[in-house]
Amino acid sequence: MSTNSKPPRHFALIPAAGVGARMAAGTPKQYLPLLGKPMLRHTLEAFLGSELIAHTYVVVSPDDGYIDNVAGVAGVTVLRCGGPTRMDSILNGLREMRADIADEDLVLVHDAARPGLTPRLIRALIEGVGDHPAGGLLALPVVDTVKKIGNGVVNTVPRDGLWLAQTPQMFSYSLLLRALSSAPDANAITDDASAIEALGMSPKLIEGHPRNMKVTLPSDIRIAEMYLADKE
Ligand SMILES: Nc1ccn([C@@H]2O[C@H](COP(=O)(O)OP(=O)(O)OP(=O)(O)O)[C@@H](O)[C@H]2O)c(=O)n1
Ligand SMILES: C[C@](O)(CO)[C@H](O)COP(=O)(O)O
Repeated sequence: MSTNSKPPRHFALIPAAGVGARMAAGTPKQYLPLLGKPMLRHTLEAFLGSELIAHTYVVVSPDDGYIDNVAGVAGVTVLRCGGPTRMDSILNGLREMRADIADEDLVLVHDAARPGLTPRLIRALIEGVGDHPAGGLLALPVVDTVKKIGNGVVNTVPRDGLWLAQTPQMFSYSLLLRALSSAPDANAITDDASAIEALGMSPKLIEGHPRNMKVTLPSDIRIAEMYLADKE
């Protein structure tokens, strides 16, 4: 809840300081071309195309040699404070944003590696979460049968109520900073919502879309391009 008469603003924070080890492309995957345009550029354009987003911050590694050819546009600030893990990069970015953002403003953390995001999905998250104090995230319900692996199948995991987390994951600036700063082992958590849950809070799940997939493996490239060619 805003502490003043103005409604909270919405900011995007894009962690883009990974190396893309699973992609094994030689170039950090966020800079690989999709339909002739760097992956990160597609991601940035989703936020630049949303009138709900006040400003976008992108976190890159201090020695990133690619970003200047991708992000030099109004509405985007590059933060060269990437860390050894995704969580470190996000926490470093939040600390760099401190001077520009109010505690009650909302931060949408979104993977650079999810280029299929659209302004419609951004609006769905913002409107779906509303002023829920624990924030929320885009996600998709599991539609396949889930197996736990050991030496072969250990058991079938009941899939009712199982969802696959996507991003953006949206929380108030103060809550997200507190949650990540106090996470017992920030590097053991793989998404921001986990840190909020560790505080005993329950973020909302808002249905996303398969096009908002995370580009992780080489086989993901063509699928991502198919979705990008299919403008919503
Ligand atoms: N130290 C890190 C690690 C990851 N990321 C970002 O977090 C997002 C999701 O991470 P992931 O898909 O795992 O990317 P990578 O870590 O680059 O991939 P890999 O695990 O295969 O190396 C990506 O946009 C990535 O750039 C980051 O900002 N800082
Ligand atoms: C944050 C995330 O995209 C939610 O599914 C996912 O946890 C990122 O995992 P990664 O191993 O850092 O790609």
